[in-house]
Amino acid sequence: MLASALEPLNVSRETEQRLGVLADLVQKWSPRINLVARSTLGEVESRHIADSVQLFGIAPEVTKWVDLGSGGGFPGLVIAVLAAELRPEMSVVMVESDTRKCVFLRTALRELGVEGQVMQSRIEALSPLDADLVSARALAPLPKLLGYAKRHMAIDAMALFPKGSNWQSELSEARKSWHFDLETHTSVVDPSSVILEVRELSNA
Ligand SMILES: C[S@@+](CC[C@H](N)C(=O)[O-])C[C@H]1O[C@@H](n2cnc3c(N)ncnc32)[C@H](O)[C@@H]1O
Repeated sequence: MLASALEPLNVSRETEQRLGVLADLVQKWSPRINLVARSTLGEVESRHIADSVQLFGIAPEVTKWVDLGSGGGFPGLVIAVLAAELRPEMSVVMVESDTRKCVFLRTALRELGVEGQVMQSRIEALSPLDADLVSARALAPLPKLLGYAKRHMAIDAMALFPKGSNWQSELSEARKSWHFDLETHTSVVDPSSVILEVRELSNA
């Protein structure tokens, strides 16, 4: 699964190895600080990393990528690893409120040898970050997520949200309070899941 997600990006052996190191780090730290569900610990590469890689494949070239609620680094750390090779000029910012997860994110950046900024804060308490692209995975239902994202999106920015099989009901709910243009991408990890690409976001 990871190999097929990476294939269109044509990354180097070094980048593949870094993603392997990331998987090892998540597996090592997760039992102590709960980075991914215990039931998915054996699927860090095939599920969590592959899911994150596909966001990079969808994204246009941007200057500033902000990942909200990064947790164990999905997608933020994966984006930072890919950007180190493919878009070294792009800045990657991860916002996370949990202290131990922020320690993990900073440690992982250092051990992976890639650039990235970790901001320990609640999303709604931070001054607007003016991102060109906002991502968030497994953070909140879409109506709430759009509020989080809107705060940090620059004019003309876009957002990418991986969503599970109940995405259509979240979408109907979100349409009651938000206007936006939407493109959906079927997930390579799970055909019932999607990545929502949101543009032109405004309050209804
Ligand atoms: C379910 S985890 C998902 C983590 C990661 N994105 C993933 O897909 O594995 C949600 C993360 O968002 C963080 N979080 C939740 N609400 C937040 C908020 N308002 N501000 C900052 N971080 C938040 C939590 O601490 C947690 O690490």
